[in-house]
Amino acid sequence: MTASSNHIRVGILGASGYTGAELIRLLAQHPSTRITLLTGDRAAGKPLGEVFPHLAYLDLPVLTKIEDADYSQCDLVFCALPHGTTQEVIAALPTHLKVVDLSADFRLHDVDTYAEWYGHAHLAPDLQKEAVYGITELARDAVAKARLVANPGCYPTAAQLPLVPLVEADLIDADDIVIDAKSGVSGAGRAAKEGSLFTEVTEGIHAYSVAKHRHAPEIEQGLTKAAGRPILVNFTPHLMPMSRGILSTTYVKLAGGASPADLREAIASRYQGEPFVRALPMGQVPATRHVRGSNHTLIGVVADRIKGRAIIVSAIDNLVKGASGQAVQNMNVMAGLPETTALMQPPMFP
Ligand SMILES: NC(=O)C1=CN([C@@H]2O[C@H](COP(=O)(O)OP(=O)(O)OC[C@H]3O[C@@H](n4cnc5c(N)ncnc54)[C@H](OP(=O)(O)O)[C@@H]3O)[C@@H](O)[C@H]2O)C=CC1
Ligand SMILES: CC(=O)N[C@@H](CCC(=O)OP(=O)(O)O)C(=O)O
Repeated sequence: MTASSNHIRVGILGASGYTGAELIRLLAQHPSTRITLLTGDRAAGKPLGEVFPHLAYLDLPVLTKIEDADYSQCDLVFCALPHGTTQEVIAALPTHLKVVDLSADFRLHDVDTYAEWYGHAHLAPDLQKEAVYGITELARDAVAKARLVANPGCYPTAAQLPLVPLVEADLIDADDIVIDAKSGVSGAGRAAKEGSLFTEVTEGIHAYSVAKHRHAPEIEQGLTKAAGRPILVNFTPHLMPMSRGILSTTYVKLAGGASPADLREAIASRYQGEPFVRALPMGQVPATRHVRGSNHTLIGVVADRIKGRAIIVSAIDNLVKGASGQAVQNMNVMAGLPETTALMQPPMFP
C-alpha cells in the first residue's frame, strides 16, 4: 500500500454512524494511520466533535459529503454506509484505493443469492468477483492480497468462527445446526427507526426476521465452503435490551464418533496462537460483558444433557470484532502491519 510519511492515509465513509465512531476510536490508538477524510450524510459540514463529543479531542477533518470527498488524500477507505448504498460508491472510487467495506454489499459471492436476499440486482457484479470475504482468521492470506475486503456481518462472525473448524473436520452433522443469536441494539445502526426506540427494546427481548434473516445465506456461504457441499442452517436473531454485544448459542449434533470435548479441542487447536479467538475451558461459557469494547471472540463448548449433542456459545462485541475491530484487523493484514496494532484494548468489564 502506498503511504505518505510512513502513515496510511485513511478515509472513513459513514463516519457519523456507530461503526464509523468505533473506527475512529480504534484508529486514534494506531501509530501507522492518519485519518484524512470523514464523510457523513445528515452530519456533513459538521466537525466530528459536534456529532460525537467523546471524540472532539482528536484533531480530525470536518465531515464532508461523499460527493465532495478528495480521495487523493487517502490510501485506504473504510466504507461504513448502510447496505444497498455501497456498491455504486465503491465502484466509483479511484482504483489506487484499498477498501474495507463494513456493509453487506460485497459479502455474498453469488450475485443471484444477493439479489434474492437483498431485493435488488447487484450493482457492481464485476467488483464482486474480486471482493475477499474477510473473517481474518479464516482468510488471512487472501485478505493480505486483496484490494477490496468485504468485512463480515456481526452474527456471521460470531457463528462461523466456532462452526467452520467443526464442519471442516466433520465433527458435527452439518445438516443439523441451529443458531440462536442475540444482539445489542447498536447492531441496528444509529439512524432513527421505530424498532430501536427505548420503549420497543427495553425490559424485554424479541426475535426478528425469523426464518428470513439475510445473515443466514452469509453463514451458509461460509459453511458450504467448509463442508464442500451445500449447507443450510436454522438461524434466529433476537434484539436484547443492551447497547453492544452478540451472544450466539449454537446447537449441534456430534458426528463421526466425536465427543463434545473433541469439538472444544478442534476449536482450540484451529485458533492456537490467534490473538483474538479463544476457546474457554470445557463447560465454561462466555458472556457479552467479557468482550465489551474488545476485538476478542470467546467460545465455550458444553456437552448437552442429550447424548450425542453439544451446545456452543460464542460472544463478540458487534461493533468491534463484529464490525470496526475486524475492519482494522483486516486493514493491518492488507498493509503488512502487525495484526494486533490498535486492537489490544482489554474488554470494558463489567
Ligand atoms: N452496527 C453494527 O453492529 C454493524 C454494522 N455493520 C454494517 O456497517 C455499516 C454501517 O453501520 P452503522 O455504523 O451501524 O450504521 P449507522 O446508521 O450508524 O451509520 C450510517 C452512516 O452512513 C451515513 N449514510 C447513511 N445514508 C447515507 C447515504 N445515502 N449516503 C451517504 N451516507 C449515508 C450516515 O450519515 P448521517 O448519520 O450523517 O446521515 C452514517 O454516517 C452498515 O452497512 C451496517 O449494516 C456491520 C456489522 C455490524
Ligand atoms: C440488531 C440488528 O438490527 N442487527 C443487524 C445486523 C448488523 C450487521 O451486521 O449488519 P450488516 O449485515 O448490515 O452489516 C440486523 O439484524 O440487520
